[in-house]
Amino acid sequence: MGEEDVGLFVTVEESKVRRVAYKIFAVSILVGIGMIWSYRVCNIPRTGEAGRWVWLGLFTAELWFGFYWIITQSVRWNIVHRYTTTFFKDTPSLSRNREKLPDVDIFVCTADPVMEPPQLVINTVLSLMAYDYPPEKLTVYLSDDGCSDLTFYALLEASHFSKHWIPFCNKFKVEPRSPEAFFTEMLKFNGHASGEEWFAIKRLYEDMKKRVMSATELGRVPEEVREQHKGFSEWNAGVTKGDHQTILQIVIDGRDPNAVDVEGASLPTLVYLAREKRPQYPHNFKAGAMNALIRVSSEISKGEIILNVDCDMYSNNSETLRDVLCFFMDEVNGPQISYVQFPQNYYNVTENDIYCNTNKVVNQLELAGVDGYGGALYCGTGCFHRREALCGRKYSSECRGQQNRKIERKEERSIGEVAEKCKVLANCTYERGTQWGKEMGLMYGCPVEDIITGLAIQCRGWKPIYYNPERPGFLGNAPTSLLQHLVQFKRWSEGMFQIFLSKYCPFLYGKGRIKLGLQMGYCVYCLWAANSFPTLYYVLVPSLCFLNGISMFPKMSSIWFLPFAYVFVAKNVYSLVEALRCKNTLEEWWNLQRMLLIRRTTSFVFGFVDTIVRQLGFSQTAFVITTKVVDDEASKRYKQGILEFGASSPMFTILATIALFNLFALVGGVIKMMVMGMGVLVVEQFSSQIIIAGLVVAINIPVYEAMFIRKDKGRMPTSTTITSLVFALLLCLTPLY
Ligand SMILES: O=c1ccn([C@@H]2O[C@H](COP(=O)(O)OP(=O)(O)O[C@H]3O[C@H](CO)[C@@H](O)[C@H](O)[C@H]3O)[C@@H](O)[C@H]2O)c(=O)[nH]1
Ligand SMILES: [Mn+2]
Repeated sequence: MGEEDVGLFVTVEESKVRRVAYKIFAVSILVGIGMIWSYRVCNIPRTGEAGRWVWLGLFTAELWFGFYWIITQSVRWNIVHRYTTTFFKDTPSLSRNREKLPDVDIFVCTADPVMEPPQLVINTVLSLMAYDYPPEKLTVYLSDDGCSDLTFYALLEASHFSKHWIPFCNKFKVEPRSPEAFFTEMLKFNGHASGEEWFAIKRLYEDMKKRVMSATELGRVPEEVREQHKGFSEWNAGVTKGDHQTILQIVIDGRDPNAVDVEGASLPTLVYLAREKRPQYPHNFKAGAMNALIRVSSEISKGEIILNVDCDMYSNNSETLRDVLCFFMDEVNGPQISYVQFPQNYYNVTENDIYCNTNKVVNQLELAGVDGYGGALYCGTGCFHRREALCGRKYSSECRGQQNRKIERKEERSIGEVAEKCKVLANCTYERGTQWGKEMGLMYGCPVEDIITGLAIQCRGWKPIYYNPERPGFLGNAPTSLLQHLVQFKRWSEGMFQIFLSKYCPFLYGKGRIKLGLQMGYCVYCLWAANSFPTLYYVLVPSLCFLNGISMFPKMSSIWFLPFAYVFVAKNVYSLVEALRCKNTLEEWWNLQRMLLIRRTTSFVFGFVDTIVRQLGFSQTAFVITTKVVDDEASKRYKQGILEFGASSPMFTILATIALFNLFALVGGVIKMMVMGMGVLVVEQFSSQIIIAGLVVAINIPVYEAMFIRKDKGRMPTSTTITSLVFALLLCLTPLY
């Protein structure tokens, strides 16, 4: 148990025995790494000897891996778990403290009606509107960077449907409160009594869905609908995604006595915002959208707590909001908490999670390990913020007294009037000459605006919390094709590496501001991209050497073989045990090893190179949105756990080349040995290289299938296969020095 934890939440550390055992184990690996390094130093081939440069390269890679391994230790030494009390859930204490409950603003971001279908967006919105929380204290904002009347239309539909949906949820204690998710789960389990009311609400939902979907398919809002709501007049000719005025519409004004649900209870306020965009002004992607929302909401509702979710992340637990208040309202530790981050979980992961979208070890252990050093990574979605921390305020003990104090609203004006006035806050000129994007709000110029903002907040003295409750608070949509997945990881690795190279490098910026363990914890992710080239080297060069008959590792009978074997086996066995402990299956672990290799040799390579290019000033930051739609066949393959290639991409060429080359090297090397009549002695000499090539081949079996066996649309494009074959053959001919 933690020391000073009396209050609304508790912090539980891992057992002492486990921690000590882990430290001993870690030290043993460190010794192994040290021995590997000394072997490399002591046995460098002399000038002129074959493989001297190759050897030095391998040594560099091993130096890097050793160093990176040390960095990753930080997230394993100090794992803590957080648990809340039921304070705000118990009905009596809740009703006693209702007055104290803060106003909460919820920000949902969407950016493209095609990649992020309005139907998906409104399900998220509905799940959030239906939080079990006093509606007069809740405001939901939808930021639409796509500036689409289709999304606006869908939101209007959702606002009508919410009048039925929210009372239904409250009456039957529905979970989850995204209607789509709820009805799908109901079908799966078929447990719920399907009463009359159930059918009625389902019919209403299906009708709405049909209308929204058909408008989306049509690509425009039906004329008769347009006439019914004056809001559509904003979308006159000339309005395009990248060039339009601010559109701000109060879809539901919670303070309006007429805005009630079918039972007569009041509704949460619902706001649509498409901030102004002009081609000559950079819009700063999601960070820009969030900052516009922060300003606009500060006029309209000024919630003290801000929840931020992506449009595909619905609330999976209606109690989450009251639950996290235990952190913010805790008398002792609460005032210093800037944000509470939930892990990213997904509703569409399949049985063996072929792309390893949910990394259970990261969610359950690593991020909890970061939390052990008094920090949490802000991941851009599923995160509750304290408004003032997000707005750039430094934490100081004086803050304490001023928090949790009701902010008076100017009640005499209606929200509609306020909204009209505050449109300027979302204009593109508003931020000129201000601290927005620097000291205030989310930071600009980084593809992982979330991580860098979180780091900056922490460096201002706040102590965020990582919270991973039993029932996931949010569920999102994970990429379902390999390319999407790799593009996403490219953006992340690039963004984080960029942080590392900037003045916000955790080791520099964090020095004296956050603990060393936390600086290292950030760097585990910031240095993802830096793993790319060492990994590429390791999966290519030893195999190439094998093909050329150059030995790069100690003989099996040599004493120096031991540290290599120990580090390799111990590290992998440990990661397997860890995965199993986090309820992964063996197959999931194997899939993860494949994805780690693929990410490192594709996404991270491009992330690395692009960061360097950007650093030299040749390019600008971009944000490639992950699409949330799949066609039926691809979705079937995804469900069957088949890797989806289909398109051609340089990433696939690299991946296929590595797979083919190792196969050639393995087969070629073995044949060469047989032809030359070399026996066991030589095998012993090359055992490590054979193992490396063999493992790369084994892990790439699905890639060979995609190239040579599969016939479906998701197979490797023939052109990619041919290019990769050529590259792999060329690699076989590469001379070594
Ligand atoms: O110009 C933009 C681009 C994106 N978005 C929104 O940003 C969110 C995340 O985009 P997505 O394409 O789903 O990217 P992911 O890789 O899934 O996003 C993860 O990584 C991002 C940082 O790279 C974070 O911002 C996200 O919160 C986090 O979920 C979505 O809701 C988008 O609508 C905008 O609002 N405006
Ligand atoms: Mn996403």
